[in-house]
Amino acid sequence: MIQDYPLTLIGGLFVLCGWYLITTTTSYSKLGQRNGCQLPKSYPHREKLLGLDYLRDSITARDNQCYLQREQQLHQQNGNTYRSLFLGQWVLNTIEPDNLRAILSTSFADYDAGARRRRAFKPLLGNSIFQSDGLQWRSARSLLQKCFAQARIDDLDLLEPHIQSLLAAIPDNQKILDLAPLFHRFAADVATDFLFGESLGSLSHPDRLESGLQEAFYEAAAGCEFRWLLGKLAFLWPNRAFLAHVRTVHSFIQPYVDKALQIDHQGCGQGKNEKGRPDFLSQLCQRPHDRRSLQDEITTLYFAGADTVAALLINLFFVLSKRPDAWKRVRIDIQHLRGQKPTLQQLKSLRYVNGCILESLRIHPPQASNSRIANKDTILPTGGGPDGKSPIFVSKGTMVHVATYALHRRRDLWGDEAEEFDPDRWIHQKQNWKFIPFLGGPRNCIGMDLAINEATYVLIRLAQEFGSIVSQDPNDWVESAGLALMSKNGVRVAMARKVIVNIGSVPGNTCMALYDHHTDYLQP
Ligand code: HEM
Repeated sequence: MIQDYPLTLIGGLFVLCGWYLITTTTSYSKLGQRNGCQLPKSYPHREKLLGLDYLRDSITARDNQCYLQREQQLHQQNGNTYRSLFLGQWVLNTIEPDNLRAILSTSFADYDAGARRRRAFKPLLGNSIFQSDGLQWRSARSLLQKCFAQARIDDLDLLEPHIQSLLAAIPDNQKILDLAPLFHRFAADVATDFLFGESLGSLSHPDRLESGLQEAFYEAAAGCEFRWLLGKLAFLWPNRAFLAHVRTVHSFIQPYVDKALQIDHQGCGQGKNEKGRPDFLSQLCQRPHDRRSLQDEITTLYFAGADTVAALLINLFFVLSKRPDAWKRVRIDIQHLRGQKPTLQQLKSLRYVNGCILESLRIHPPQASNSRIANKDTILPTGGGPDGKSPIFVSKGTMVHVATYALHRRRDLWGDEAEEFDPDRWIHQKQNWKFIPFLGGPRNCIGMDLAINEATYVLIRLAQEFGSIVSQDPNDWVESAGLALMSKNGVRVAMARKVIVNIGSVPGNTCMALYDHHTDYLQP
């Protein structure tokens, strides 16, 4: 009996494998054949069993800060939809707008955020909304939606005090500075004010978000991204330093968790903070929670709300500092405001300014790639067969990877100047599934309007104040590896509050005048 045991085991395994093969092939033949599905192109792996060559090349590209360019090149070489092996499993890579509509909207229920993401981000974000699927996600989403509906997304007055602190932190004329840490502080101050009803105030008190803490935020997020890249192999990565950064981030979040628990203890349910304003902490308490789950949601909200907006501002100003023509157009666009704060309606009507924001989100999307996992056998409408136009069968458990950076730079969708920063393209451009900086469908970014209002307001107010912004970085934009994509080398610039204009010669004396920044827009 005992001797028969290994044989029984091996026999059982064979039966299981056979059953798996039969069921997957059958479901393919039924669903796939009925819909005329064909296989997409395959990546020409050198190592064909596990696809380790692909993983190794991805890690090298990441280390050399060209991961996104590699994704773009892979699509250029292998088509808009191709499959590649990841640890022996096929992954579908697609940047076809029709497929994106299916994944994110029309067949939304067929896809999850998935276990790979949960594993990778768990040390930092636990089981928050970003990590969850199914019923748990639905309940977190509806709660946050309620919070956003009641919060001050459209209230530009919330932003103005932080703008004043930002302006005060920028040194006077022409000194070289890096705007990146200032944008991080600005975004952190706004996010904490908006979400938790109390601003961090780091622009006026830089010690509250000093460089060590900023580094911890960056490294904790970059570590999660790397864990995602490694998938199930993540346990091989020595993660001591990473965990230390995560602990630093959590201790920063701690006071907000304590505040939430205090609100809860005092008997929340009003959904308002001590200033009588609705905020997230008091709203969050309205869901069953413990310390750990509050920490997960608050950490996620902070990362989602602060890091991404900082990234957008950093990327935008990196480009504008190298494009004096665009800066001038921005200033002309806002000229009629005469230096006054814009209303929300005015903010939304500034065509060139809005074009700048959308262009930045297009060429440097802060969330540069994304993925979903099929939770059942399903179909994607296009990408299969030799011409890449047939539907594709997607078996349950398959990961679909979307390289947003590559999608946003497709020449056939955006024209020959797809790589260029051209805000004017948005005058006629309609937003559709070829532009997904916030994804789309039921699980799109919940903070999209806040993020766009915030970045647009910063651009307007800085353009009202500064006659010029000139890059002091001779290099091109270099990608970073964090949760949000941003210029690795920051934004080194010189900014002039007033424009120096030569007003001609007075006998014996060449006069230069400093024009007031509210009236100088039309000067050369
Ligand atoms: C430029 C700024 C931003 C960008 C580019 C951005 C982008 C995104 C993207 C692409 C997703 C989908 C992630 C996925 O499911 O795979 C997302 C989700 C999310 N974003 Fe944003 N985001 C930004 C700002 C914000 C802000 C300001 C907040 C809140 C204050 C926020 C809160 C969230 C939350 C809570 C989710 C998870 C939604 C869910 O799973 O249902 N985001 N964001």
